[in-house]
Amino acid sequence: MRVDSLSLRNFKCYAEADLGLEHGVTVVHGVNGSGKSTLLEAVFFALYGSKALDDRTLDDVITIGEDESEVDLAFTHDGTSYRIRRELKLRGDRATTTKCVLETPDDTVEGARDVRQEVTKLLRMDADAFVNCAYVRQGEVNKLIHASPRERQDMIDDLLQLGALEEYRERASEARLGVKDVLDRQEGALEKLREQIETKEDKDLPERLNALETRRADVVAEIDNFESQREAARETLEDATEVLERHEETREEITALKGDVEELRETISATERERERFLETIQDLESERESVLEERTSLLEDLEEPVSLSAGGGGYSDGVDGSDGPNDAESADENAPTVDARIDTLESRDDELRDQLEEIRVEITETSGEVDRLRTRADELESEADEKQATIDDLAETIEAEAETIERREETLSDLEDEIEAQRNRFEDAPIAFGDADDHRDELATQRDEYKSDLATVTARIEAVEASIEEGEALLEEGKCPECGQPVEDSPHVDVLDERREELADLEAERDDIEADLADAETRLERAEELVEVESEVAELEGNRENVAQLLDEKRETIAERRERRDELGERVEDLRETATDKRDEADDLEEGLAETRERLGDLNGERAEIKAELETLESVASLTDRLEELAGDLERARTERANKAELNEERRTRLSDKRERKRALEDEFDEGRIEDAREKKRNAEHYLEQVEPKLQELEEKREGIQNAIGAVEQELEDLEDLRTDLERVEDRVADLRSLYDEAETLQATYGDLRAELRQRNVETLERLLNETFDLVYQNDSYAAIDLDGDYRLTVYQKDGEALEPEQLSGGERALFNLSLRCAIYRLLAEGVEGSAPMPPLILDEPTVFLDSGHVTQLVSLIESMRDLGVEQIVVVSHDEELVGAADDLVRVEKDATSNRSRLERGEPPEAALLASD
Ligand SMILES: Nc1ncnc2c1ncn2[C@@H]1O[C@H](COP(=O)(O)OP(=O)(O)OP(=O)(O)O)[C@@H](O)[C@H]1O
Ligand SMILES: [Zn+2]
Repeated sequence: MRVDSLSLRNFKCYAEADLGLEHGVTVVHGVNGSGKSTLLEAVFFALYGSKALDDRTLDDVITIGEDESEVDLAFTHDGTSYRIRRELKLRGDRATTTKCVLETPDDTVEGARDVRQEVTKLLRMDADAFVNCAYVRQGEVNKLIHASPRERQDMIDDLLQLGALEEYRERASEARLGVKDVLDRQEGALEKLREQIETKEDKDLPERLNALETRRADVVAEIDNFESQREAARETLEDATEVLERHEETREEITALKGDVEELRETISATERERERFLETIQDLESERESVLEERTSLLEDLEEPVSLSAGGGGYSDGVDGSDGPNDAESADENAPTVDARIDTLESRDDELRDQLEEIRVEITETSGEVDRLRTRADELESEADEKQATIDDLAETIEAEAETIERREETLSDLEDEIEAQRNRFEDAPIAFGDADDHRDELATQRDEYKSDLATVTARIEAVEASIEEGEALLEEGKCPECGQPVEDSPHVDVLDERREELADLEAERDDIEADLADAETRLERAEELVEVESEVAELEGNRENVAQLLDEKRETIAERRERRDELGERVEDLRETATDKRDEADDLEEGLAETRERLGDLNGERAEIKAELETLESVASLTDRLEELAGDLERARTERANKAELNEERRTRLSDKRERKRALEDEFDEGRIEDAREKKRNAEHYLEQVEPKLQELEEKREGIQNAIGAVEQELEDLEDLRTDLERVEDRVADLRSLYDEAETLQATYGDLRAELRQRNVETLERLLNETFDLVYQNDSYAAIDLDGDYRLTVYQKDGEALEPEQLSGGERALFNLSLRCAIYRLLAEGVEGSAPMPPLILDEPTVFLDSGHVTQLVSLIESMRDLGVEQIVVVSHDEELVGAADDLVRVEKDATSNRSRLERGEPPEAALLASD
């Protein structure tokens, strides 16, 4: 097998790296800490996953600060290409494998476990075997030698596939011991069973059973005997008891008969006494009937109307002793009504009278109610008439007062007419007619205003002309023209002053005229104002007159209405008084009728009182008649009762004589001798029964004891049988177990022998190969040979025959020795234990640490010889120049100081270049 390429991403110090590997020897070199070992570890990890990490964990693999990592390894094995890819992811602070795939030309294996199993199968090595054989890790160069013989045995056995045999041998041994354990226990059980059987056989069980059965038969016979005797005693007892009981019964009956006789005699005499009392009662009842009859006869005599005692009354006419004959005196009138019929007649008459009385009473109540109503109505009518009369009187007063008011108003009206006339007369000498005063006054006022304005105009003109005259005069005095102010000489304007004086005089005249007209207009205006006032006064007066006239009309109307109303009320008063009188008359008439009605009421009450008295008498008669009937019944009953009692006594007397006879017969039959004999027999039987009972119980217990003993012996016999069956079973089992034990022992021995044999064969080859290899790498005269015994104990022999433990070799020697051993194993594997084994690349991490330069040379030759032996690929991490020089291929590892990430470089190392130039 060889690695073709390795790709890393975020694997420890590698951010990204791709490494292709060739056949032959590849040396990886670089300074400390640059990431060389990490490359080898990555190959190991790619193959075996977490098993390659020893006690580190997956998260150690992921580059610090990253959260996922990837390894991709391609390799060729037996001419076939394989590829393993693993991806890790950090989740929280734990990393897990998220992808693990092994691709083979015709299959894809997935999952860390399955991939590892597949790799182990392909390489025929698990992770442990890989580091023991193919991968010499840094510092583990002496691993095989430093291991204890036992560990070494295991390691090498595993490598040579002998481990499984040892495992099988151990399993066989375990099985053998397990079987032995069970066998021991079963043999113990067997021993115990034999002892138990022997103990039981010593007891003579069947003989004991026979003796017990004989004893049981004896006891049972005895019990039967006693039981039949007990039965006989019981019968005797029963017979005697019966005789005695019978005797007792006869005596009791005689006693009972005595009692009965006594009782009957007493009953008979008591009944005779009762009959005596009945006779007395009968006599009392007859005397009462006598007196009741007498009383009824006297009542019937008091009645005015005669009555007959009905047929039912005949009840009292019979008599047992014939002393009472029928009494016809009371029922002489055959046609008279019976008492009950008479009572009915009287009662129905009384009902009639009561109804009539009720009617009369209602009539009286109604009539006196009507009288009261009529009188009340008359009172009401009269008081209404009085009220109306008072209203009439009030109205008369009001009418009088209103008539006076009307008179006063009429006077006022004529005064107003006079005044209006006087005012209108003032227009007689006026320039205008009544009604035009307002217009006239307005006209005059306008005229006056015109005069006033004319006057103002003229006055203004006068003032202007006067001023110009004054100015002109002043100019003239200075000698200037009064008109234009030029010098006066020859001025055409000198005359103008005079013209102006003339004009002033005209204006003044005109003003005087206007002033006269204005004065006249003022006078006329004053008069016109007066007339306007008169007109308005007349209007006011006429208004007053109208109001008064209207009021007057209203008053007159009102007074007429009142008078009408007064007259109406007068008539109404008269009507009311008349009606009241009528009502009172009617009431008086009704009252007269009432007196008569009351008289009739008295008559009817009288008649009812008579009826009541007669009814009372008749009812007494009836109740006496009833009493007579009752008495007759009582008499009948008492007589019957007395007769019955006589009959009863007759019967009792018969019974009495019967009982006396029976008693005598029983007394005759009494026999004392027989009784005494029975008593004797009874005592004897009782005595026997008393004694036989405990005896029987004792025998019963004895029989039970024997029975139990028989049961126990039988049980023991059964147990013995069971034990014998058990013994047979256990004996069979022990025999089986013994043969099983022998088989396991044989198997164990076989595996041990097989392993020893195989190991011996391997050891011989291994010893030869080791000697060859060691000779090759360590041609030293002082060592003659290496001895490897069956337990892989190594002994080195010096030329002088002295034996050395490998630990006693020098450090470098030990390293070479160890590498030789590994190479020897490698060759053994290559040559094949069971056919050709795969040859993984030999991977060495810093193998030269303990070696001096001479020995490095030997290592180089060892490596070369391995290559010659057919190891396809050797990868060595080293900074040893000699090794570098021996490399077919160089990989340089460098670490970037700033990013702290490793980088790979191929080609000649500077050192090699330097060496070359040397
Ligand atoms: N998970 C990780 N992430 C980043 N860097 C890591 C991680 N694990 C280890 N390293 C670093 O990787 C570097 C390389 O270590 P490695 O053992 O491969 O060096 P080396 O070249 O073999 O050195 P030496 O010559 O001393 O044996 C170390 O400096 C280490 O700190
Ligand atoms: Zn002039």
